[in-house]
Amino acid sequence: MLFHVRMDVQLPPDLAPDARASLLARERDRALELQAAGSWPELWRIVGEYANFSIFDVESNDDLHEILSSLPLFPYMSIQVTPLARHPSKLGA
Ligand SMILES: O=C(O)CC1=CCC(=O)O1
Repeated sequence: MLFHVRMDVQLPPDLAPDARASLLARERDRALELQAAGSWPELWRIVGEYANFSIFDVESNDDLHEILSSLPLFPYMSIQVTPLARHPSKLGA
């Protein structure tokens, strides 16, 4: 199942620099792990925003929720999920 996900990051302004660096490093490691596993095939920065558009390829809604809530940045993100279906006019569909 494919999902389009928008993540908007809002870090606490008073987060200590060390804690911020550690949090972002853990988020990056988890993102790389999920990309390598094929669960997170697309990750794009939204120009001019601390936000991304992502595509997740997972087995179920529950799997997506588990993945998203496992992200170290999860407590600091607003997340919007849109389930995707194949479009009949897509070349090769
Ligand atoms: O920077 C972001 O948009 C949040 C994020 C997702 C994966 C990652 O490494 O950072």
